[in-house]
Amino acid sequence: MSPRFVVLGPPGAGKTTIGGLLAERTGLPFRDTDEDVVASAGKPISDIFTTDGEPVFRALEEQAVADALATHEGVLALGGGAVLSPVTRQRLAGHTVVFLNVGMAEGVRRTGLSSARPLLAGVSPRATFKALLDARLPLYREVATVEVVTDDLSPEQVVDAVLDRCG
Ligand SMILES: Nc1ncnc2c1ncn2[C@@H]1O[C@H](COP(=O)(O)OP(=O)(O)O)[C@@H](O)[C@H]1O
Ligand SMILES: O=C(O)C1=C[C@@H](OP(=O)(O)O)[C@@H](O)[C@H](O)C1
Ligand SMILES: [Mg+2]
Repeated sequence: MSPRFVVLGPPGAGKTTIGGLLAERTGLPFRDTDEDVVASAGKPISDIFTTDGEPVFRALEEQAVADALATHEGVLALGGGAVLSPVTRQRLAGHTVVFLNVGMAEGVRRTGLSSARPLLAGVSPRATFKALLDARLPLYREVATVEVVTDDLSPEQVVDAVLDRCG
């Protein structure tokens, strides 16, 4: 038992959006580990960061990813920082892992209107986004089996590209 597609990448890459569309197109169920974390903690992600701190969020996320990889058979979207966990990166080996990439300008544009991402809520979202990309790009690429650059693609075009590339 294993997800057909695991979708990862930076915030705003479209993991949640494309994951849902990909599930519709393929007739598979969709799951997003951010939602699993919210359900297990009983509060929004921004509250977990503020009240409990990022390490608590990361521990809940690591467990949510492990559970979903072991039990979910459809499309699985991860949170943007899930790959920071070495044990999660190990667990992703052998899966079909789709890395949705997005550059800083478009990533900031797509996430700019939301206050739901505590990591990008500070004074300089552009600098934060750049630092996040610099730190994480090698990690996304370490675990990905396919990379799709999404900056100039509509969500439907991203789904087409994923299905083309994953056969
Ligand atoms: N390819 C795309 N083109 C334009 N907007 C997009 C695209 N993919 C996602 N979006 C938009 O960007 C925002 C963030 O998308 P989301 O799926 O939540 O990203 P993630 O889960 O990777 O953080 C949403 O408003 C979504 O509609
Ligand atoms: O990049 C990150 O560290 C995070 C990304 C968010 O998910 P999305 O990538 O779906 O926005 C969410 O898991 C949390 O706010 C932390
Ligand atoms: Mg998401």
